[in-house]
Amino acid sequence: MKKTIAVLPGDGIGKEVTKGAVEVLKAVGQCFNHQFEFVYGLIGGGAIDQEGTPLPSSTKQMCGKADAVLLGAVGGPKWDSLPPHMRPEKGLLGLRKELDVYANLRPVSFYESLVDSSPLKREYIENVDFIIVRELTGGLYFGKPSERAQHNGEESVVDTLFYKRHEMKRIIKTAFDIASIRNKRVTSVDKANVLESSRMWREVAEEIAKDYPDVALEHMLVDAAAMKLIQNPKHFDVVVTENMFGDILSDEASMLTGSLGMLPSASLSLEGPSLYEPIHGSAPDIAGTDKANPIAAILSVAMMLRYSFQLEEEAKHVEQAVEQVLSAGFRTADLAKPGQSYLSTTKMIEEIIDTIVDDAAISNIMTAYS
Ligand SMILES: NC(=O)C1=CN([C@@H]2O[C@H](COP(=O)(O)OP(=O)(O)OC[C@H]3O[C@@H](n4cnc5c(N)ncnc54)[C@H](O)[C@@H]3O)[C@@H](O)[C@H]2O)C=CC1
Ligand SMILES: CC(C)CC(=O)C(=O)O
Ligand SMILES: [Mg+2]
Repeated sequence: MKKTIAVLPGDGIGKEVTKGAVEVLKAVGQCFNHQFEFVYGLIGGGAIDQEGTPLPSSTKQMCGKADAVLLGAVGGPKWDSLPPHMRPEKGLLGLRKELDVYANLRPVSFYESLVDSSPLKREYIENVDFIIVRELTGGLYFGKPSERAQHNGEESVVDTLFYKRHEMKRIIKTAFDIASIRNKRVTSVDKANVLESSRMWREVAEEIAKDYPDVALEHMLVDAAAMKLIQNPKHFDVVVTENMFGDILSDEASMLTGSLGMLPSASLSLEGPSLYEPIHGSAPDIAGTDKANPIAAILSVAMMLRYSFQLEEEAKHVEQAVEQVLSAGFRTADLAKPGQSYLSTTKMIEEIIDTIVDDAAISNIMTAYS
């Protein structure tokens, strides 16, 4: 199989973890005889520095033509005081819109070997397994107006939460489709006691639910959902929600696994290339120290193999290699307990790749003799 992957490392630790994710894809390509070709582009702060814009048109074109897009993260203090349209984050939001990747899937899984890395007790997190389906191309992050103005002589500001009905329908339908092949429960998270947009969201969810008689739908207010994620995370199977609510809840949920550096994501569109990225940001506090956890980026590559290339066996291979390395006791700094030794980003990437290569060799031998 031959595939072209557009790689946008971005800023800060985005560069460090993306390097690992690309190396993993190269190893998978070699072990399983696939041709992955990589083309590189600028986005975010680096693009502002070199091209004067956070999303150069060359990047958009390159991504549009690729079979899948891999992104690290954007942003950093260097660009924080730029005007809104010039911020690195605008580049990422613009790319998501350009590719129309409305369905952001953020799976939250339990790792037995990381039980001590989570701030929560074992009985709360054991066997947690749910997925957040976050609307990614509408809502509060895209509504207009979004600006400051003078109102009766006083500085004022507005952000707009805007959705068309079809945008709600398609993301909620995606959640139901996913629930149909999981545990058949959808939790739709909103703020319907206050927001009109949430009341429409509920209406749409009820409508879609009629087409899925074997999937149970519940509604939950976002503040209660934030609490329930800690009190009883096992309650959840598929969580579907608006862009900003999903952004916030998924960072919270990452702590159930032990670290923000553990959660991957896939952003899918109805057609065209999908976008794969860890859920974390550019982590300026640790950028350049070789301390970042590359696992979220590497697991994002597993999602790419599964969803964009239909390479389920290869995807599982990568996921199993991550589990094996963690079970063997290897940790990055974010996962280590106080006083426990840990690996650098570079060494963690090496461990995972060695495991992928060794496991593939064993499975090839077994196939040859079976
Ligand atoms: N998808 C993206 O490109 C995102 C970009 N950002 C941007 O990133 C910049 C920093 O934002 P923050 O609020 O600090 O969020 P962040 O996600 O970059 O970091 C939050 C905390 O988690 C830690 N962390 C994050 N990823 C980690 C990893 N892989 N391994 C170990 N520790 C990790 C960081 O060191 C930091 O202490 C901002 O400019 C923000 O806009 C934030 C979130 C997502
Ligand atoms: C630019 C931000 C919306 C990125 C972010 O925090 C995310 O997608 O999780
Ligand atoms: Mg976020």
